[in-house]
Amino acid sequence: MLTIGLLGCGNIGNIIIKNHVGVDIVALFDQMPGRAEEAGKLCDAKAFGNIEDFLNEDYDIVVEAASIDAAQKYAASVLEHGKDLVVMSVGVFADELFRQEITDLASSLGQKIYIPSGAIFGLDNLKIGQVSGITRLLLRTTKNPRSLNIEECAERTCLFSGMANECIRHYPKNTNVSVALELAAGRDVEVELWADPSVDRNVHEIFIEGDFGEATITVKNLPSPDNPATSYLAALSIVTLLKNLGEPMRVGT
Ligand SMILES: NC(=O)C1=CN([C@@H]2O[C@H](COP(=O)(O)OP(=O)(O)OC[C@H]3O[C@@H](n4cnc5c(N)ncnc54)[C@H](O)[C@@H]3O)[C@@H](O)[C@H]2O)C=CC1
Ligand SMILES: O=C([O-])CC(=O)C(=O)O
Repeated sequence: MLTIGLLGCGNIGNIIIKNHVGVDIVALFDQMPGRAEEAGKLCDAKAFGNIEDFLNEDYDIVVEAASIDAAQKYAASVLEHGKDLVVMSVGVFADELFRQEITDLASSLGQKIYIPSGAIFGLDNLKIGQVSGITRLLLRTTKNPRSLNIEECAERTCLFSGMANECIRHYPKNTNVSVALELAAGRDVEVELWADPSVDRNVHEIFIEGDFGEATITVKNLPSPDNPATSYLAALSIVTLLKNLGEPMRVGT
Protein backbone atom coordinates (compact mmCIF):
# COMPACT_ATOMS: atom_id res chain seq x y z
CA MET A 1 0.00 0.00 0.00
CA LEU A 2 1.21 3.54 -0.79
CA THR A 3 2.28 5.47 2.27
CA ILE A 4 1.87 9.21 2.61
CA GLY A 5 3.05 12.13 4.73
CA LEU A 6 0.52 14.92 5.14
CA LEU A 7 1.92 18.45 5.00
CA GLY A 8 -0.88 20.63 6.36
CA CYS A 9 -3.41 19.37 8.90
CA GLY A 10 -6.14 21.96 8.42
CA ASN A 11 -9.45 21.61 6.62
CA ILE A 12 -8.34 19.47 3.64
CA GLY A 13 -5.85 17.49 5.74
CA ASN A 14 -8.60 16.42 8.12
CA ILE A 15 -10.99 15.49 5.30
CA ILE A 16 -8.22 13.33 3.79
CA ILE A 17 -7.63 11.66 7.14
CA LYS A 18 -11.34 10.86 7.55
CA ASN A 19 -11.90 9.64 3.98
CA HIS A 20 -8.67 8.19 2.61
CA VAL A 21 -8.91 4.93 0.65
CA GLY A 22 -6.08 2.65 -0.50
CA VAL A 23 -3.27 4.63 1.15
CA ASP A 24 -1.73 4.62 4.58
CA ILE A 25 -1.08 8.00 6.28
CA VAL A 26 2.09 7.59 8.34
CA ALA A 27 3.44 11.11 9.00
CA LEU A 28 1.95 14.54 9.75
CA PHE A 29 3.38 18.04 9.79
CA ASP A 30 1.83 21.48 10.31
CA GLN A 31 3.33 24.83 11.18
CA MET A 32 0.91 24.75 14.11
CA PRO A 33 2.20 21.64 15.92
CA GLY A 34 -1.06 21.23 17.88
CA ARG A 35 -2.92 20.63 14.60
CA ALA A 36 -0.59 17.78 13.60
CA GLU A 37 -0.95 16.27 17.07
CA GLU A 38 -4.75 16.51 16.98
CA ALA A 39 -4.79 14.96 13.50
CA GLY A 40 -2.53 12.20 14.81
CA LYS A 41 -5.28 11.19 17.25
CA LEU A 42 -7.61 10.53 14.31
CA CYS A 43 -5.26 8.23 12.42
CA ASP A 44 -2.36 5.99 13.25
CA ALA A 45 0.26 8.50 12.06
CA LYS A 46 3.17 10.21 13.78
CA ALA A 47 3.06 14.01 14.23
CA PHE A 48 6.38 15.77 13.65
CA GLY A 49 7.44 19.09 15.14
CA ASN A 50 9.92 19.94 12.39
CA ILE A 51 10.01 19.52 8.66
CA GLU A 52 13.37 17.75 8.46
CA ASP A 53 12.24 14.91 10.75
CA PHE A 54 8.93 14.72 8.85
CA LEU A 55 10.76 14.35 5.53
CA ASN A 56 13.26 11.82 6.92
CA GLU A 57 10.46 9.42 7.88
CA ASP A 58 10.00 6.45 5.53
CA TYR A 59 6.99 6.86 3.16
CA ASP A 60 6.30 7.34 -0.56
CA ILE A 61 4.46 10.63 -1.15
CA VAL A 62 4.09 14.01 0.51
CA VAL A 63 0.59 15.46 0.16
CA GLU A 64 0.77 19.24 0.45
CA ALA A 65 -2.54 20.68 1.71
CA ALA A 66 -1.14 23.74 3.43
CA SER A 67 -0.46 26.97 1.50
CA ILE A 68 1.38 28.41 -1.48
CA ASP A 69 4.07 29.47 0.96
CA ALA A 70 4.54 25.88 2.19
CA ALA A 71 4.64 24.50 -1.35
CA GLN A 72 7.28 27.07 -2.29
CA LYS A 73 9.38 26.41 0.81
CA TYR A 74 9.33 22.62 0.82
CA ALA A 75 8.76 21.27 -2.71
CA ALA A 76 12.46 20.90 -3.57
CA SER A 77 13.27 19.31 -0.22
CA VAL A 78 10.44 16.80 -0.59
CA LEU A 79 11.81 15.63 -3.95
CA GLU A 80 15.38 15.56 -2.65
CA HIS A 81 14.21 13.25 0.13
CA GLY A 82 13.16 10.76 -2.56
CA LYS A 83 9.44 11.37 -2.23
CA ASP A 84 6.80 12.14 -4.86
CA LEU A 85 4.66 15.22 -4.24
CA VAL A 86 0.95 16.02 -4.50
CA VAL A 87 0.43 19.80 -4.64
CA MET A 88 -2.94 21.21 -3.63
CA SER A 89 -1.72 24.83 -3.47
CA VAL A 90 -1.10 24.71 -7.21
CA GLY A 91 -1.01 28.51 -7.36
CA VAL A 92 2.65 28.15 -6.45
CA PHE A 93 3.28 27.15 -10.08
CA ALA A 94 2.09 30.54 -11.38
CA ASP A 95 5.76 31.45 -10.89
CA GLU A 96 7.17 30.06 -14.14
CA LEU A 97 10.77 30.06 -12.96
CA PHE A 98 9.87 28.08 -9.85
CA ARG A 99 7.77 25.69 -11.92
CA GLN A 100 10.68 25.03 -14.27
CA GLU A 101 13.14 24.54 -11.41
CA ILE A 102 10.87 22.07 -9.62
CA THR A 103 9.93 20.09 -12.74
CA ASP A 104 13.62 19.91 -13.77
CA LEU A 105 14.51 18.70 -10.28
CA ALA A 106 11.74 16.07 -10.28
CA SER A 107 12.83 14.90 -13.70
CA SER A 108 16.51 14.63 -12.72
CA LEU A 109 15.61 12.69 -9.55
CA GLY A 110 12.98 10.49 -11.22
CA GLN A 111 10.24 11.78 -8.88
CA LYS A 112 6.66 12.70 -9.81
CA ILE A 113 4.54 15.76 -9.01
CA TYR A 114 0.77 15.32 -9.03
CA ILE A 115 -1.78 18.15 -9.28
CA PRO A 116 -5.32 17.11 -8.29
CA SER A 117 -8.29 18.47 -10.23
CA GLY A 118 -9.17 20.34 -7.04
CA ALA A 119 -12.36 22.36 -6.95
CA ILE A 120 -13.29 21.99 -10.64
CA PHE A 121 -14.25 19.44 -13.27
CA GLY A 122 -12.79 19.32 -16.76
CA LEU A 123 -8.99 19.36 -16.40
CA ASP A 124 -8.82 15.98 -18.15
CA ASN A 125 -9.78 16.98 -21.68
CA LEU A 126 -8.61 20.55 -21.28
CA LYS A 127 -5.15 19.02 -21.71
CA ILE A 128 -5.92 18.83 -25.43
CA GLY A 129 -4.74 22.46 -25.37
CA GLN A 130 -1.21 21.01 -25.28
CA VAL A 131 -1.66 19.50 -28.76
CA SER A 132 -4.43 21.59 -30.33
CA GLY A 133 -5.53 25.24 -30.43
CA ILE A 134 -7.57 26.75 -27.61
CA THR A 135 -8.69 30.25 -28.56
CA ARG A 136 -10.57 31.21 -25.39
CA LEU A 137 -10.21 30.07 -21.81
CA LEU A 138 -12.05 32.01 -19.11
CA LEU A 139 -12.69 31.15 -15.48
CA ARG A 140 -15.43 33.09 -13.73
CA THR A 141 -15.40 32.39 -9.99
CA THR A 142 -18.16 33.64 -7.70
CA LYS A 143 -18.13 33.18 -3.94
CA ASN A 144 -19.97 34.48 -0.94
CA PRO A 145 -17.97 37.36 0.62
CA ARG A 146 -17.45 35.13 3.68
CA SER A 147 -15.46 32.68 1.55
CA LEU A 148 -13.30 35.59 0.39
CA ASN A 149 -12.79 36.92 3.89
CA ILE A 150 -14.65 40.14 3.02
CA GLU A 151 -16.77 41.63 5.78
CA GLU A 152 -18.82 44.23 3.92
CA CYS A 153 -20.28 43.52 0.50
CA ALA A 154 -23.91 44.47 -0.11
CA GLU A 155 -24.15 43.49 -3.78
CA ARG A 156 -22.48 41.39 -6.49
CA THR A 157 -19.04 42.94 -7.00
CA CYS A 158 -16.22 42.16 -9.42
CA LEU A 159 -13.01 41.95 -7.38
CA PHE A 160 -10.62 41.07 -10.18
CA SER A 161 -10.54 40.78 -13.93
CA GLY A 162 -7.28 39.80 -15.60
CA MET A 163 -4.87 36.89 -15.97
CA ALA A 164 -4.56 33.89 -13.64
CA ASN A 165 -0.94 34.42 -12.64
CA GLU A 166 -1.78 37.90 -11.36
CA CYS A 167 -5.07 36.92 -9.72
CA ILE A 168 -3.44 34.20 -7.61
CA ARG A 169 -1.02 36.75 -6.17
CA HIS A 170 -3.98 38.75 -4.80
CA TYR A 171 -6.19 35.77 -3.87
CA PRO A 172 -3.85 32.87 -2.99
CA LYS A 173 -6.55 30.98 -1.06
CA ASN A 174 -9.30 31.35 -3.62
CA THR A 175 -8.05 30.98 -7.19
CA ASN A 176 -5.70 27.98 -7.23
CA VAL A 177 -8.07 26.43 -9.75
CA SER A 178 -7.12 29.10 -12.31
CA VAL A 179 -3.51 27.97 -12.22
CA ALA A 180 -4.53 24.31 -12.50
CA LEU A 181 -6.47 25.26 -15.65
CA GLU A 182 -3.39 27.05 -16.99
CA LEU A 183 -1.11 24.06 -16.37
CA ALA A 184 -3.57 21.65 -17.97
CA ALA A 185 -4.27 23.77 -21.07
CA GLY A 186 -0.70 24.99 -21.50
CA ARG A 187 -1.89 28.54 -22.00
CA ASP A 188 -2.91 31.70 -20.12
CA VAL A 189 -6.28 31.79 -18.40
CA GLU A 190 -8.48 34.86 -18.08
CA VAL A 191 -10.06 35.16 -14.65
CA GLU A 192 -13.00 37.08 -13.24
CA LEU A 193 -13.47 36.88 -9.49
CA TRP A 194 -16.81 37.99 -8.04
CA ALA A 195 -18.08 38.39 -4.48
CA ASP A 196 -21.84 37.86 -4.28
CA PRO A 197 -23.77 37.88 -0.98
CA SER A 198 -26.68 36.05 -2.65
CA VAL A 199 -24.69 32.83 -3.39
CA ASP A 200 -23.96 30.18 -0.79
CA ARG A 201 -21.74 27.99 -3.02
CA ASN A 202 -18.28 28.42 -4.51
CA VAL A 203 -19.21 28.72 -8.18
CA HIS A 204 -16.64 28.13 -10.94
CA GLU A 205 -17.78 28.73 -14.54
CA ILE A 206 -15.28 27.71 -17.22
CA PHE A 207 -15.67 28.82 -20.85
CA ILE A 208 -13.48 27.03 -23.41
CA GLU A 209 -13.30 27.51 -27.19
CA GLY A 210 -10.86 25.93 -29.59
CA ASP A 211 -10.25 23.66 -32.57
CA PHE A 212 -12.41 20.99 -30.90
CA GLY A 213 -15.50 23.20 -30.61
CA GLU A 214 -16.63 24.79 -27.37
CA ALA A 215 -17.49 23.81 -23.81
CA THR A 216 -19.00 25.48 -20.77
CA ILE A 217 -18.62 23.91 -17.35
CA THR A 218 -20.38 25.17 -14.24
CA VAL A 219 -19.46 23.77 -10.84
CA LYS A 220 -21.51 24.86 -7.81
CA ASN A 221 -19.44 23.65 -4.90
CA LEU A 222 -20.43 23.27 -1.30
CA PRO A 223 -17.84 25.13 0.79
CA SER A 224 -15.96 22.96 3.31
CA PRO A 225 -17.47 23.30 6.78
CA ASP A 226 -14.09 24.26 8.31
CA ASN A 227 -12.87 26.63 5.57
CA PRO A 228 -15.48 28.30 3.33
CA ALA A 229 -12.76 29.44 0.85
CA THR A 230 -12.12 25.78 0.05
CA SER A 231 -14.72 23.67 -1.71
CA TYR A 232 -15.38 20.19 -0.31
CA LEU A 233 -14.80 18.82 -3.84
CA ALA A 234 -11.12 19.87 -3.64
CA ALA A 235 -10.49 17.54 -0.70
CA LEU A 236 -12.43 14.71 -2.34
CA SER A 237 -10.30 15.13 -5.46
CA ILE A 238 -7.08 14.48 -3.51
CA VAL A 239 -8.61 11.44 -1.80
CA THR A 240 -9.53 10.11 -5.25
CA LEU A 241 -6.16 10.91 -6.82
CA LEU A 242 -4.40 9.00 -4.05
CA LYS A 243 -6.75 6.02 -4.40
CA ASN A 244 -6.13 5.86 -8.13
CA LEU A 245 -2.34 6.07 -7.89
CA GLY A 246 -2.28 2.49 -6.68
CA GLU A 247 -4.61 1.15 -9.37
CA PRO A 248 -3.50 -0.44 -12.65
CA MET A 249 -5.99 1.31 -14.96
CA ARG A 250 -6.05 5.09 -15.53
CA VAL A 251 -9.32 6.69 -16.66
CA GLY A 252 -9.38 10.16 -18.20
CA THR A 253 -6.89 11.96 -20.41
N1 LIG B 1 -6.21 23.40 -6.19
C1 LIG B 1 -7.43 23.65 -5.74
O1 LIG B 1 -8.43 23.49 -6.45
C2 LIG B 1 -7.62 24.08 -4.33
C3 LIG B 1 -6.55 24.42 -3.53
N2 LIG B 1 -6.74 24.77 -2.22
C4 LIG B 1 -5.57 25.13 -1.41
O2 LIG B 1 -5.24 24.02 -0.58
C5 LIG B 1 -4.56 24.49 0.59
C6 LIG B 1 -5.16 23.87 1.86
O3 LIG B 1 -6.51 24.25 1.98
P1 LIG B 1 -7.29 24.10 3.39
O4 LIG B 1 -6.95 22.81 4.02
O5 LIG B 1 -8.70 24.43 3.14
O6 LIG B 1 -6.59 25.27 4.23
P2 LIG B 1 -6.54 25.44 5.84
O7 LIG B 1 -6.12 26.84 6.06
O8 LIG B 1 -7.79 24.95 6.45
O9 LIG B 1 -5.37 24.44 6.28
C7 LIG B 1 -4.04 24.65 5.94
C8 LIG B 1 -3.15 24.07 7.04
O10 LIG B 1 -1.80 24.14 6.58
C9 LIG B 1 -0.99 24.73 7.58
N3 LIG B 1 0.08 25.49 6.92
C10 LIG B 1 -0.05 26.62 6.18
N4 LIG B 1 1.16 27.05 5.78
C11 LIG B 1 2.07 26.16 6.28
C12 LIG B 1 3.50 26.07 6.23
N5 LIG B 1 4.24 27.00 5.61
N6 LIG B 1 4.10 25.01 6.83
C13 LIG B 1 3.35 24.09 7.49
N7 LIG B 1 2.02 24.13 7.61
C14 LIG B 1 1.37 25.16 6.99
C15 LIG B 1 -1.93 25.64 8.39
O11 LIG B 1 -1.44 25.82 9.71
C16 LIG B 1 -3.23 24.86 8.35
O12 LIG B 1 -3.35 23.95 9.43
C17 LIG B 1 -4.67 26.03 0.53
O13 LIG B 1 -3.47 26.57 -0.01
C18 LIG B 1 -5.81 26.25 -0.42
O14 LIG B 1 -5.76 27.52 -1.03
C19 LIG B 1 -7.99 24.76 -1.67
C20 LIG B 1 -9.08 24.43 -2.43
C21 LIG B 1 -8.99 24.12 -3.83
O1 LIG C 1 -9.01 27.37 -6.14
C1 LIG C 1 -8.95 27.66 -4.92
O2 LIG C 1 -7.97 28.20 -4.37
C2 LIG C 1 -10.08 27.30 -4.02
C3 LIG C 1 -11.40 27.40 -4.64
O3 LIG C 1 -11.69 28.28 -5.43
C4 LIG C 1 -12.40 26.43 -4.25
O4 LIG C 1 -12.11 25.55 -3.42
O5 LIG C 1 -13.52 26.49 -4.79
